[in-house]
Amino acid sequence: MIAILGAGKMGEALLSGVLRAGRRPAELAATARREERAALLRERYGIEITTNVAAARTADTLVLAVKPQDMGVLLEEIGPHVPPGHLVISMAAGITSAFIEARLPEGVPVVRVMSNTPVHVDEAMSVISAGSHAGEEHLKLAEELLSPVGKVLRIPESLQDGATALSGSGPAYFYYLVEAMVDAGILLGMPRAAALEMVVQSAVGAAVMLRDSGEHPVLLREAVTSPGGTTIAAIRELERHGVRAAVLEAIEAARNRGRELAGG
Ligand SMILES: NC(=O)C1=CN([C@@H]2O[C@H](COP(=O)(O)OP(=O)(O)OC[C@H]3O[C@@H](n4cnc5c(N)ncnc54)[C@H](OP(=O)(O)O)[C@@H]3O)[C@@H](O)[C@H]2O)C=CC1
Ligand SMILES: O=C(O)[C@@H]1CCC=N1
Repeated sequence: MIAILGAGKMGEALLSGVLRAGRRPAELAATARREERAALLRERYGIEITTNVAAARTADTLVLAVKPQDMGVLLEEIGPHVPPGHLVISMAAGITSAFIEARLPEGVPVVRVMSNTPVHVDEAMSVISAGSHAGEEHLKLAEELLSPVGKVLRIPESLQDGATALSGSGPAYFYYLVEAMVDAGILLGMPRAAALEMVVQSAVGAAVMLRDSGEHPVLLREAVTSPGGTTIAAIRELERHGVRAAVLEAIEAARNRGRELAGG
């Protein structure tokens, strides 16, 4: 059985993805902090909603999906009840496998995961790293769980905070850019709905080309940028405002914030 502890936004998205991929509701359980949340999950997915301790005792894969700030309390509650040999998968930003291992019985394997919200549409980017007691079989179990909802990549744990900043938060940067572009459409006098449709379809088209054409993003951008044309006029302004440097610094700041979260 797989139990998702703290089925909020990410936990629920994973839960629904795993069910879409064909697992039976009887193979899954989840926990929630509030009864109304528990009732909603029970009704929506027909799965068992249980307590953290009961889940820790019985599920052979435990997925920890609470906020980093709630991880210490959750681990204190479940730590003594996790049998050795059961797998613990953490989805939390910043929290290291060593932090988790120190709060579990000796030898419990831990896999650290950073996924992102496109789990909802089976287009997640999930990166996984083995803790010190996790081996190939545990990474394979994590891959089996996550591959139905998107891509999975193995990385050293030292890169997890960077991956959190890049792909964990990544969708937010694209949404932010879309918002800003829609505002530009408003500035140019477009109706909001039309601006949104133009920007979203441009984003989808660009994303599919990035994924499927095999071309480097620089070449794709150059193909749009005609000599003396419109695109280069926009690019000049983006460069003048230091947008590339802002992106570098923003993602570094997200990585640094992940490191801070590890400290509690
Ligand atoms: N949102 C995102 O884009 C991403 C998030 N993450 C990571 O995923 C994790 C979850 O984030 P997200 O889903 O956004 O957060 P949510 O707050 O939506 O989900 C966490 C859930 O855990 C519940 N909870 C907290 N403590 C307990 C407990 N002791 N027992 C049972 N349930 C508990 C919360 O209850 P309550 O509803 O009462 O608060 C909440 O429903 C975080 O660690 C985050 O770093 C990773 C990648 C992307
Ligand atoms: O903002 C956050 O902390 C979480 C982690 C990655 C995406 N959202």
